[in-house]
Amino acid sequence: MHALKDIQLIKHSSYINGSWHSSVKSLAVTNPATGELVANVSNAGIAEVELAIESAKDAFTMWSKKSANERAGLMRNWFNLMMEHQDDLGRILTLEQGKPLAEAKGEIAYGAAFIDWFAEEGKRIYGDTIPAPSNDKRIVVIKQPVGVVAAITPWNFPNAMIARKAAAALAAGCTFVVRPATQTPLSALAMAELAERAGIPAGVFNVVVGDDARGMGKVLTEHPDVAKFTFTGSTSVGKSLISQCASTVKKVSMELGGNAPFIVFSDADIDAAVQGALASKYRNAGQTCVCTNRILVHKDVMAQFSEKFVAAVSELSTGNGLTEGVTVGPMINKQAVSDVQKLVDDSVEMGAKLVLGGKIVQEGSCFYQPTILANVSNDMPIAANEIFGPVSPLISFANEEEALAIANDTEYGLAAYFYARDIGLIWRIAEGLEFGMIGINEGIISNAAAPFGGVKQSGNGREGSKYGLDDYLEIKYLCMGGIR
Ligand SMILES: NC(=O)C1=CN([C@@H]2O[C@H](COP(=O)(O)OP(=O)(O)OC[C@H]3O[C@@H](n4cnc5c(N)ncnc54)[C@H](OP(=O)(O)O)[C@@H]3O)[C@@H](O)[C@H]2O)C=CC1
Ligand SMILES: O=C(O)[C@H](O)CS(=O)(=O)O
Repeated sequence: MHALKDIQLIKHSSYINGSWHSSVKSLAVTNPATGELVANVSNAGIAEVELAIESAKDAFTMWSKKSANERAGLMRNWFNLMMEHQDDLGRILTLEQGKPLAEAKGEIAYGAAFIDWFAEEGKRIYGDTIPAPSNDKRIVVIKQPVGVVAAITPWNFPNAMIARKAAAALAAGCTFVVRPATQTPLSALAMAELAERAGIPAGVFNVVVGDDARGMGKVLTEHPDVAKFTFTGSTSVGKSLISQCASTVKKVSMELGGNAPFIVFSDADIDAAVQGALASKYRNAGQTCVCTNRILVHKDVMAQFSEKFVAAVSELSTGNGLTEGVTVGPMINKQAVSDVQKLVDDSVEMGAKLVLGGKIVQEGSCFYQPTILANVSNDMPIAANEIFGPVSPLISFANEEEALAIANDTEYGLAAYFYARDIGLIWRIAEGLEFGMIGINEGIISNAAAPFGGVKQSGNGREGSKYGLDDYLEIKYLCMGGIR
């Protein structure tokens, strides 16, 4: 920790109503690269969640009555502080989550970009006037903030997944309570420290840290004072949270699992496709919901693509994310490593061919070798499941109909990618893929200006872009009568 310029960014307790709340119990935050203790943090629970919701409710009138300009000014302060402290925030993130420092700093900039984007977007929450059916009436439509927003976020992007939600919520005039993943609370608490320094008033942005995910989640999804619930995480957990929200008919948005196909057509730029697959697959050690999960290659270019892709993956350097030059960090924990190992072993059993890697780097660690499997079929576990690890399954196809059929043969529909140059093929495939986001000759597609989200069992709603505000607003229809 001594490497931090501003040690005050390391906070050890939940941030509720503008104060730091210590609890008797504590939870240990450990570094997945070394297993070493990073920090002990107060282990809050249901009582703190209820207090945070009450605080957010109390702050809502004040916050929602501020002008969009006033809210934007405070959010701008927050953005500036996040960028000013990008190095420290990146280092904290790498220590608790493991991704290489360069990626972690990139995540800080990515998260801050949402604060920057929505600070401005909040000024453009327009309504409508609608010609009335009779001349004694006037119809006006206004948009108003939904109220208190509750969020549960994952460990794989412990800064950006919070920023992507909180920025839209605050810009809309909502107040916000987030319960971050147990394994990565420090990034969320550092965001709260900077929100306080930015002048964001007490009760507007609250972070409650605790390992009772189920109990805390029950309050966040069922409390009558929470107007909207937003979640990023696995589809299985998302489903149970959606059902918990039903009891109070909350607005819900879900960013869930994925199984992204990466399709290389015979007319693709193979070198570009190799670089795109490398970036999309091995970012965050493959632990992102939009990571390439299956690589479909036209049979005529499979040999050429495989040779170049194996060479590129062989160049990846696995190690501690704080070490200069490391490009693939550890996985989040040992369970994640064994889950991936099982997918690899079971698929090899079914006929997949191990071309590169395929095992843990060092017994007892969280490091898994960048891996490539060939001769994979879509029914094998490595293709049918979301891998969430640094493994590339290669699947061959003969024509565009077969490519689409394989790509769409999944309950997920978050991101898909393909490389091709024929404009007719590009449009047919882009329109035929059943996914919410499509990278065309591009492997990295996430940014604050674009609507992030999926279809099928990858979730609902969109985050980022002008569309990202809608989930935090209610439409109100005003009908004015008696006007002659
Ligand atoms: N769509 C997306 O953007 C993302 C999707 N994912 C998906 O999540 C999976 C891996 O991430 P992982 O963190 O394990 O996902 P989980 O869904 O297990 O966890 C996500 C968050 O939900 C919390 N949580 C878990 N169970 C419950 C529950 N019953 N009630 C309330 N909260 C709960 C977790 O808390 P705790 O940490 O304490 O367990 C964590 O904060 C992958 O399948 C991946 O697809 C992950 C990240 C992003
Ligand atoms: O949760 C995730 O995996 C992120 O949403 C991926 S991204 O937004 O950083 O692409």
